[in-house]
Amino acid sequence: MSIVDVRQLSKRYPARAGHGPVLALDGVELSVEEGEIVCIVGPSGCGKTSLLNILAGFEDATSGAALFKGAPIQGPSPDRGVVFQEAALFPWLSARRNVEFGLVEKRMPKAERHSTSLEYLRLVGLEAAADRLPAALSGGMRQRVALARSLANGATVLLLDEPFAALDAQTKAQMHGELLRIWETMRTTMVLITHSIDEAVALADRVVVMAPNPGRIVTQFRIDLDRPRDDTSHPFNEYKREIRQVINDCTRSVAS
Ligand SMILES: Nc1ncnc2c1ncn2[C@@H]1O[C@H](COP(=O)(O)OP(=O)(O)OP(=O)(O)O)[C@@H](O)[C@H]1O
Repeated sequence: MSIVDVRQLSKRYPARAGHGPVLALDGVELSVEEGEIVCIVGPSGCGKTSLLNILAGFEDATSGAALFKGAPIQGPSPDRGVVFQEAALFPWLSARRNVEFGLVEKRMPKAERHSTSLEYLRLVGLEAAADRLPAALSGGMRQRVALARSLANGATVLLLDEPFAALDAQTKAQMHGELLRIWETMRTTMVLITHSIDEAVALADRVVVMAPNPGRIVTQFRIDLDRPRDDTSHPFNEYKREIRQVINDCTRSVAS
């Protein structure tokens, strides 16, 4: 069953100083199944962030529909947790209090809040760091706190905007393992934007390729590989090659 549905979605930004209007999304159609990991790739400016922002409820579409569980998305909701490239944590609050923040707003009783935040910090392997401030955590640990916070707040879909782009290669690989471990436990639906074809093939059930001018979906690849995936294997590299080819073709046609 699909949990996110995008129907004939378009987004037009009005002209700004020195720029004409931009058709950032044009007739985008996408359904995401419950429990599916969908990675969105494509060259800069193809509308990836615009699409994610509409799913997050941060921006409105110009036309078409974005549905969550069949209902129009009308603003942000804890059901749809968003994780950015830099974990947007409150620097003055400990990891645990960051995770608890939304639970305080929901008026969850203190003892339950405490056990819920620890449960999710345990899920991301950070129980021992619960009392540390964000400044005392590594970039990867901060991203894990951000994931724990979204999940503790009841996210049934995670919208991840280049969540690992700022991390070094080794931490990034660790985070891929971590994300898949969380997914195996929770089966949370994920829509993840990335510039990395490697990352997309490592994580996704389905890779959606977008192209710019106007922003649109050009093709999709179902990644039919068991997990954990071996990034040195022939089929893994075949997927990478095919996806890169599509992206190169659209970049060339835009340039010409
Ligand atoms: N607020 C805005 N006002 C005007 N134009 C915008 C705005 N936000 C995005 N755009 C334009 O819309 C198009 C799509 O942008 P978007 O950020 O969604 O693409 P992207 O694929 O996420 O790019 P990148 O990979 O560089 O982050 C681009 O041409 C961009 O300049």
